[in-house]
Amino acid sequence: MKVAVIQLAYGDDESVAERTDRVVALVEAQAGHDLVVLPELWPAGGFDYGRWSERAEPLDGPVATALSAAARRAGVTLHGGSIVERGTPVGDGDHGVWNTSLVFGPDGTLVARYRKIHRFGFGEGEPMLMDAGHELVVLDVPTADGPPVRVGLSTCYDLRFPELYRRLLDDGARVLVVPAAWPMRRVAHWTLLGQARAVENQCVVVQCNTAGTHARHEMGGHSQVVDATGNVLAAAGAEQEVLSIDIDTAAVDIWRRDFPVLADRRLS
Ligand SMILES: O=C(O)CCC(=O)C(=O)O
Repeated sequence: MKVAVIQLAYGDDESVAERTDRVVALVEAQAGHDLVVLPELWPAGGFDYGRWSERAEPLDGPVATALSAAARRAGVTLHGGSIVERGTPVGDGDHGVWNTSLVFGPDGTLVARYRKIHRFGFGEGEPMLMDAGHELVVLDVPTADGPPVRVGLSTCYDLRFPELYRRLLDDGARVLVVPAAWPMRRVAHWTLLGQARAVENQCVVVQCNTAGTHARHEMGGHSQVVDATGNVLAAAGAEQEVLSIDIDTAAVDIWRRDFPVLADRRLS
């Protein structure tokens, strides 16, 4: 499965429309890949809490529409990172706002939507302004030269909660995708936890972080693709960069057969 990881850099002086045009051009340049991944909350700004409300949009809003068209023109499955989604509140006191990942198929159809389950901010930011998602999402991503690959979704802070990934594993995931706006000051946790999730679940982990500095937060970059044995197959630096890698998904099954640690699980 050919994967492109777009580690996008942005600051504060760019409109959402300008950033969307830039992202669309980057996505379209990845034609020939099976899966293209963008970072968390790139349209609204990962830490730009004060602008989230004005930048929130529904699932058929301008950013989603542009991403759908970009996926279709590039002929790729596009994991669009995430948007601040505005929808209908589910319960009393809910905001009707989520940190939502959208995945578009090569024909531009929305094939998956994942609302971030673990909200980051310790009482500020996400827990104050957004609702938590509740649904696990695993989908089959088509590939040009093999069978579809089962991919589990998660977002940024979710990476700290291993029980989520066990559930994705039990739903058949062989590849785990993690878009993020993870700060530089804790970037060592980002790379370490990505490798840990790969090793403990015997899955490939695809991590797409943000670069640049916005809302006074320096983003950590260091996106990476980790194989099911924990080896880092591709790693970005701190600046904007696109990783392109051909992942051998058959190697996941070979590793699980040769080192069948998952068969020894006793608690579930
Ligand atoms: O867990 C962390 O250190 C960062 C998480 C984060 O920035 C996020 O989920 O947006």
